[in-house]
Amino acid sequence: MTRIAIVGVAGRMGRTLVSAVNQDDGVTLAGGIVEPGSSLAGADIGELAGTGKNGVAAVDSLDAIKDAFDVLIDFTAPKVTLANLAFCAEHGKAIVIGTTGMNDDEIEELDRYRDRVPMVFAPNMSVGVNLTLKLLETAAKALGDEGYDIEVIEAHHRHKVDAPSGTAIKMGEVVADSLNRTLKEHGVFERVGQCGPRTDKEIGFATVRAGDIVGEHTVMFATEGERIEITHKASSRMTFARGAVRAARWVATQQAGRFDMQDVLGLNEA
Ligand SMILES: NC(=O)C1=CN([C@@H]2O[C@H](COP(=O)(O)OP(=O)(O)OC[C@H]3O[C@@H](n4cnc5c(N)ncnc54)[C@H](OP(=O)(O)O)[C@@H]3O)[C@@H](O)[C@H]2O)C=CC1
Ligand SMILES: O=C(O)C1=N[C@H](C(=O)O)C[C@H](O)C1
Repeated sequence: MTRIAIVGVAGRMGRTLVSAVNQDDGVTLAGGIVEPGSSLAGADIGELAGTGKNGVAAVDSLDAIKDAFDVLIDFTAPKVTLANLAFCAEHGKAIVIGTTGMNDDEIEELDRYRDRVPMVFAPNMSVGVNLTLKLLETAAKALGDEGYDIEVIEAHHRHKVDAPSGTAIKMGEVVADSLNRTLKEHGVFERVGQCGPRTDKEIGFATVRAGDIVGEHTVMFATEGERIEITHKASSRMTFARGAVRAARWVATQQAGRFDMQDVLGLNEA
């Protein structure tokens, strides 16, 4: 039985993760961590998540539960995640990271732990998005050099703090890699004013933030006379949470290394 602790347990994903852990017979909920000094420390995490009292009290430091868990699931913010990764390296824990919005330096720092920590790091834990990444590879290889313009459009709830979403960037990277392009050279993240016509090879990004949208991503391949759109729409955070719990079970059996959801789902072998 894999013992899981959830950091950011009072957040949107944290609360959904409590439900997902409760519904999975292969894992047990060993702890939940809230921000240091939070008034929620001591609260029952089942009650916090709205799933009913479960007798596990939220703590405000990982140290307080360091012997109680095997895998940490972290959906928080870049700096918080990197501090937790250092903790996992020091204490021999595995980690599942869903946090998005890391800059290049932060990703480099995360990568330095690959030899010391078994980690799954993925901007989207849903099965559907990870299958979509495969479809995008096929579409990009078939269309990208045949005069089709490629645009990535994403929509999320009004509370989201990073843009474009981690998933949109990943989709752009998959398309770019398939066409021997890079987002550094070909990604266009803003168009405003007299910005001129699009260039052939650019990969454009557009962002919507509104209401309670859980997460929607479309990659458009458009040319004279036709347009193909590959779309994924999440209607519940449970799809991400179930994927994260599946990743936790999987990573608990791995040696140190940096893995993604394609590894967890066996899609890299396909
Ligand atoms: N990979 C995937 O499949 C998915 C990734 N995400 C990503 O997950 C992240 C979180 O999203 P979401 O749940 O919506 O955000 P929320 O803001 O709802 O949750 C983040 C939580 O982390 C808490 N937190 C902040 N600092 C600490 C700390 N030092 N220790 C413990 N807890 C802390 C926050 O507490 P407080 O509010 O008190 O600051 C908050 O409760 C984002 O980066 C998002 O993009 C989201 C969905 C799916
Ligand atoms: O913040 C969110 O909510 C989500 N973030 C992830 C991202 O940035 O791609 C995944 C999902 O779309 C929800």
